[in-house]
Amino acid sequence: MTVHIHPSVDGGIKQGSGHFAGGTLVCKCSDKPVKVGVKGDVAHNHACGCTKCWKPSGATFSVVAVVPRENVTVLQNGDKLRIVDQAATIQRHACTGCGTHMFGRIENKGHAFYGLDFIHPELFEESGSAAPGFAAFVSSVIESGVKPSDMTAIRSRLKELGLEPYDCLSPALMDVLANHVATAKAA
Ligand SMILES: N[C@@H](CCC(=O)N[C@@H](CSCO)C(=O)NCC(=O)O)C(=O)O
Ligand SMILES: [Zn+2]
Ligand SMILES: [Zn+2]
Repeated sequence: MTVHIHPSVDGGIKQGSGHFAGGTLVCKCSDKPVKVGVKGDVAHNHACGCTKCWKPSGATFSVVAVVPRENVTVLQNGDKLRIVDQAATIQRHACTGCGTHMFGRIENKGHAFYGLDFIHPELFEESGSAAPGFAAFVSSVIESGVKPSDMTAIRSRLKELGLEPYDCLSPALMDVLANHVATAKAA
């Protein structure tokens, strides 16, 4: 079976330049595309198998990373953006023309990841942003219709690409979440 993860990684992971200064995210609309400016490089870039993150057509995983929210600015055609789910932890601002998620923002100030916006680096006009380093919510692809019997091949392919598969976030990020809870309890 041919395993397709995401078009930006299926041919192998392209490493970042290490000095990406930022760029412009552009949606898929041919007319009046939404443009979002991002200052600086992305962090914690990963493949995500969850049902909520935006995936390009045909992809099994999304590729999603974080940037400081103050580094994100809507540049053009922001009137086309709508929040997909107001109740979600990550409020994803999507283009109503093409469905592309342009950035996801956490508004809950008590959340461990408050201050970070989620973006899809493949939408950058520019190349060189930091490459994905792991795969998160891998088992969740079953919720999108992947057969459980395909999971061994999917996990093998992720490992072959150097994207260690986890069924939640990476250990480093899970530690951040757990420490946030512990700190809140101690306060
Ligand atoms: N099985 C669920 C998991 C959804 C989920 O918890 N997604 C994570 C990761 S998104 C980026 O890594 C999350 O933090 N979600 C919060 C939110 O989406 O608001 C599913 O697949 O739907
Ligand atoms: Zn669009
Ligand atoms: Zn996700």
